[in-house]
This record gives sequence, structure tokens and C-alpha cells, in this order.
Amino acid sequence: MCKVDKNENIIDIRSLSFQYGTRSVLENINLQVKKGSFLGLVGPNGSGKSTLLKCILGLLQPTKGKITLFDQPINRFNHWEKIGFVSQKANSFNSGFPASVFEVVSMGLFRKVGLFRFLTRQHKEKVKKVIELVGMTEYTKQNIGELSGGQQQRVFIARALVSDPELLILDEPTVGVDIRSANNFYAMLSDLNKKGITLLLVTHDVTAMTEHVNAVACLNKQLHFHGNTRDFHDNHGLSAFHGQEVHLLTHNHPGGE
Ligand SMILES: Nc1ncnc2c1ncn2[C@@H]1O[C@H](COP(=O)(O)OP(=O)(O)OP(=O)(O)O)[C@@H](O)[C@H]1O
Repeated sequence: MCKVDKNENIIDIRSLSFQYGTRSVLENINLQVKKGSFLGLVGPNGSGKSTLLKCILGLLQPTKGKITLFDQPINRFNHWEKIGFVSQKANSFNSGFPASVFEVVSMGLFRKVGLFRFLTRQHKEKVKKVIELVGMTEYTKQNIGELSGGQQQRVFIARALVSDPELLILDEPTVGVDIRSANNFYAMLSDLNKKGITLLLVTHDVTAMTEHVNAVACLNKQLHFHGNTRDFHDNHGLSAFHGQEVHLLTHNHPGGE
């Protein structure tokens, strides 16, 4: 059970800087993600978005500054089950991959039940419930590799949700997904958010994303904007990109798959 109040910062980043060797990638980042928010983190290629996520996930240690997760300094934080992560590269199964949607989602429980334990009836019900939550019930028995990129991403969201995370972090989940499917996908995320899950979404897809998130942060080595979507549309946000607006407002992703 979650005993945090609505104003609590689930993520609290203070004065964070990060360097790969001598190369500075993040400078003096201050960012708070409140419980119940749906934050879109945007920025051009190479602006440090994935690096920041890796710092939040404890995979990289900041050169300076501190990160607090659920009120605990990250180096003492040991409730990683509260955080679900869906990566950019999740949708890379080929059509022969021998696992059904049900099996892939069940894998999300292994952290809880152990790799070789049998799933109880309760576990199976939970798996079915999250598959339903992401709108994939009719595909439950289908092989994951036979699904579209957008459908696969829904399955990976279900896999992350099955262990009941309070925070879901998504790194470019709509890469390779067509605009209509991406919109449906964001609407689904918005529904999850209304059910109480805090979301941090990294994306290039500014146009579609801002219709669904309730806060936006713009990163380009430094944090240039952090606020609500209305202020963002008043152009304070996009002006942070110094002429890269056009690129950001299209659905082109030079690094896309
Ligand atoms: N392991 C690494 N070693 C050295 N430099 C790196 C490493 N990973 C990333 N970088 C550099 O750090 C910068 C930020 O990279 P990062 O992947 O965080 O950006 P990003 O905003 O996620 O980019 P994209 O939108 O293209 O995925 C880039 O210039 C990148 O080349």
C-alpha cells in the first residue's frame, strides 16, 4: 500500500550533473515528479534524456547532485518493485519468438514469485487483468512476435504493470508506431494515470504527447522548461530547442526503427 500524500515528490532531482568521462551531458538539473502526475520529458537527439533516466533508475551515478526516490536517497532506495520501466527497444521480437502474450506478461511476476515457481490462480488472474487493462485480451494466446509494434508495447506495459508499480517510466515507447496507434497508446497511458499510476514518458512525439500528459519537461543538457502543457504551448517550452522545433513537431525520428 502506498502511504504517500498527493504532494509528495516520487522523484526529486536536485542540482544533478552528469559527465561521460570529460564530456558534460547533463548540467544542474532540478526536476520533481509528483505522485499522480503524467510528465512528458522531451528533447532533441543526444540531449541527455536516456542518461537522465539511467540516473533515475540507478544505472548511472551522477557526477554531482542528488536523487531521491519515494522519499529515500537513491543509494538507500530498495523498493525497485515500485518502479516499472519499459524501454525504447522493447518492441524488437521477430515473428518466430516462441512466447504468447500471457507468457510475456507473466515474466513480470518472476521478480515476485521466482523464476521456476508455478503461478498460482491469483497470479494468473492478475496477468489476465493487466492484459485487459492495456486492451489486449483478445490477443492473450497469440505469439508476441506476430503483433504490431504498438501492440507489443502494450504487452510490455502490461508486463511492467503486473507487479503493481507506483511509477511507470517509458523511454520512447512509440518509436516505430504509426500516429493513430500512438494516439491510442497515449490515451491508454492517460487512463492508467487516472487509475493512480505516476508516469514519466520520454518521447520525441511532442504533438501527440502533449494532448495526454499533464506536465512537460524540456531537456537539452539543461532543463529549459518544466511546467504544464498550456504554458508549454504558449511556446515557452519549444523555444528551449533553439530552432529545432520543426524537427520536434514532425513524427520523424532519425534514430527510429
Ligand atoms: N555510454 C556513453 N558513453 C559516452 N557518451 C555517451 C554514452 N551514452 C550516451 N552518450 C552521449 O551522451 C549524450 C546524451 O545521450 P542520451 O542517449 O542520453 O541522449 P538522448 O536524449 O536519450 O538521445 P536520443 O533522443 O537520440 O535517444 C549524447 O551525445 C551521446 O552521444
